[in-house]
Amino acid sequence: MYKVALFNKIPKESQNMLSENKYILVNEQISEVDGIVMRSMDIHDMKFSRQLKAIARSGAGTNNIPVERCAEEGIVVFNSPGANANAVCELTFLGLLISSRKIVDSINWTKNLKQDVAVTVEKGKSQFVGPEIKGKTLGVIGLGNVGHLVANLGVKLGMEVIGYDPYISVKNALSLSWDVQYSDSLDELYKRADYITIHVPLNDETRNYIHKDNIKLMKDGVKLLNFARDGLVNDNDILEALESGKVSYFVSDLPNERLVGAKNVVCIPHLGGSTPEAENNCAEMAVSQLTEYLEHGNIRNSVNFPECTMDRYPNTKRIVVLNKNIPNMISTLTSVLAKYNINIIGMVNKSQGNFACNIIDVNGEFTEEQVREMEDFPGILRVMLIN
Ligand SMILES: NC(=O)c1ccc[n+]([C@@H]2O[C@H](COP(=O)([O-])OP(=O)(O)OC[C@H]3O[C@@H](n4cnc5c(N)ncnc54)[C@H](O)[C@@H]3O)[C@@H](O)[C@H]2O)c1
Ligand SMILES: O=C(O)CC[C@@H](O)C(=O)O
Repeated sequence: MYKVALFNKIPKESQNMLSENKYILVNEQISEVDGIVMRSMDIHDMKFSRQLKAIARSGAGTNNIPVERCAEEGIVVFNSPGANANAVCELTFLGLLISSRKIVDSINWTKNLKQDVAVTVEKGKSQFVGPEIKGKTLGVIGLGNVGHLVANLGVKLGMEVIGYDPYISVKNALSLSWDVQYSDSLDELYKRADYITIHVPLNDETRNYIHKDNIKLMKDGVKLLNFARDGLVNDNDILEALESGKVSYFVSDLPNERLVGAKNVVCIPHLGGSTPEAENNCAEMAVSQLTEYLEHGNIRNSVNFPECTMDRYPNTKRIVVLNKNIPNMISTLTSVLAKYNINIIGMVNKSQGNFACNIIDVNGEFTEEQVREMEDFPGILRVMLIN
């Protein structure tokens, strides 16, 4: 039996994928669990037990998880790339229209009308006039699963779209409309865009991505959207730019104390991925990746270990080894197997950055004691035996 902890709200349909005869589900418990399925809860300060083998993030961003520490502890972290991208794309366009047509202010104004509503509406509506988005220029920073959909939809809605992403994947580049102007100059994007939307992960490279120096380059009255992460846009600098009118509107799906209630800021309570479709897609993907790893050792969509899968050879035991990407690891593994006269039937080794994974199908009696012996070698992070 595997014990899996659920953090945050995970849809029942996905919980049901964890069959009762193989899985025990517990809520927000960290001790002695084999896996965790979670969403946005911050677990940086948590201590993990040696039993924890994998964390599956139902969603895209993993900045709430200590991904590097997990790798060092032999814990595979998965995410659900693309599974909520359409939901975020749709809400981003709502944000775009909100920023253009003063929708939120106008709704709030209308809510307070008590009498002569039709007359007052016609008299007062001119204060909420705002431009159409057709024909305007949209700058999209980050052309990943969300960003490339946003760029393509902008084109469909008649916008000129400039996209910037120095690390764009081949898959997303191929899915990008020919009409999206791909730029390798952020400055050009800042100078030309009437609307700028950011869709990059939060990490040490991207923190404070938008700050006073690049805001200076933007058009006067530019509208800015953040449906990615708090921390990408420098709070002080954006609030100053809103005050001066340099930025006319800021729509954020990631509110914080500084932004809530600030002038010309519209905050949405992190609803980008909050549709039943996206929640189900993400949780289904997270759960199936977790079970595939715990039961078969296959790694798909991990953010700290390489993609590593192998079809199971019949009548074998499977050994899964996570190790540092350093010399002599394979010879170490095979020497332990040779010592116990274990025959390798199939093997795959993949590395990425500082970490690597091996899947080895063997015949012969490989035991938990021998697993521990393998695990004791420097550089070996975890060994899992799957019968
Ligand atoms: N509001 C929400 O509910 C919600 C939902 C999904 C994702 N997100 C956030 O949005 C981010 C993007 O989501 P996604 O699904 O498109 O992720 P993704 O990983 O598919 O795409 C991220 C893109 O950013 C690019 N990138 C990385 N560093 C960059 C840089 N310095 N400059 C420009 N581009 C850079 C990458 O090459 C990649 O193409 C996630 O990391 C997550 O934090 C928020
Ligand atoms: O879990 C959520 O509700 C939001 C997820 C979203 O921020 C993501 O990074 O995919």
